[in-house]
Amino acid sequence: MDATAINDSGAGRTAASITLENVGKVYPDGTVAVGDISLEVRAGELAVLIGPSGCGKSTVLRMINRLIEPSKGRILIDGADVSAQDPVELRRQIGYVIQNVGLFPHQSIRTNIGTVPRLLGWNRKRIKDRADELLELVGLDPKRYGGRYPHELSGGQRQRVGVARALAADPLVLLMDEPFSAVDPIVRGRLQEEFLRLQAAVRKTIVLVTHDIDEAVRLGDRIAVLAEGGRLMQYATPADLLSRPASATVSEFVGTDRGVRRLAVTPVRDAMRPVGQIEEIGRLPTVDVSGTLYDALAAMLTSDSLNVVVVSDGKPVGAVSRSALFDAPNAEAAAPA
Ligand SMILES: Nc1ncnc2c1ncn2[C@@H]1O[C@H](COP(=O)(O)OP(=O)(O)OP(=O)(O)O)[C@@H](O)[C@H]1O
Repeated sequence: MDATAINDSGAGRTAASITLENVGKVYPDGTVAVGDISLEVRAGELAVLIGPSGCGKSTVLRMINRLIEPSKGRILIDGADVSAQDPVELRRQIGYVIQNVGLFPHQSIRTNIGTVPRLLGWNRKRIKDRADELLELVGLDPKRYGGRYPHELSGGQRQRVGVARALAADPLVLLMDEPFSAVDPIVRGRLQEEFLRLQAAVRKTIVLVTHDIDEAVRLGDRIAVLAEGGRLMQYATPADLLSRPASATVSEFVGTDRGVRRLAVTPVRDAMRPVGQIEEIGRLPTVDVSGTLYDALAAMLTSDSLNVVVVSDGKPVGAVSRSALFDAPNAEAAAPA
């Protein structure tokens, strides 16, 4: 096995695929934390691990960066088996964000962000420039916050610094263990929103652990639902998971209001019909073609309208009726997998 494969394949790339092949973990006391999981996270995708407490989510995450060694199976990053990599070297190439961030309390924000670049031997100017660039990227003014200490920041700001630190050496992979759960719901929503924008810009391969199905649906390109004993119940896109739960267990887990959640992940274009069939187009509310059925429903409800016009660059490209909103999920549910 080529122990430098991640380095080599990483040249000029921003993300790497992650493959789990029949991965399992039994702790020394006999606890089966992870049964037998196989799944692939494509380069640049965000996969969410979700499931009840103790179902093995963190164990899966920590096997990827070798904080925990699997009892069986293989984990590959861009095709290279992580067990052939030096663990310390490997972890420098994998960003890791945990719930309470774990910033070093006696180091400034800039120094915290520079942790891995320092280990990699970058010079001081390059580290400072990178830290400032990342602070900007996560929405914190470097002049104002760079010299502060962690206790001088709010919980949400510390969380942003945690993300900045994980991105500092431009890793191909980012592992996030309940990164937004330590902040209140309003801040969490804002952080999730910012994080989606950040991910659109950096396009890392991310594995994120959460308890929160709304967070999973909002952030995930794919969601892996785990059950006790680390069994993989389903691995699917949010839309598929909500419209075609693979079992009663998954269905129960994703919740009864999944119909509404499903609107939030279905593109408006899926329910669109030609605009010609609608009269008095100018008086109808509009929704951008990049929006979801949830956006369309919100526009209808606030203007008390049964139709909404879909626009692209301000020009009408189609229309959606209120009944079509609820037909679309059914139509997809009936479609072959
Ligand atoms: N070092 C250990 N020795 C024995 N059992 C362990 C060890 N670490 C974790 N476990 C057990 O393995 C199982 C999976 O733990 P893990 O932390 O991966 O779950 P989780 O899904 O991340 O849980 P939570 O959502 O509560 O954080 C649990 O039953 C846990 O008690």
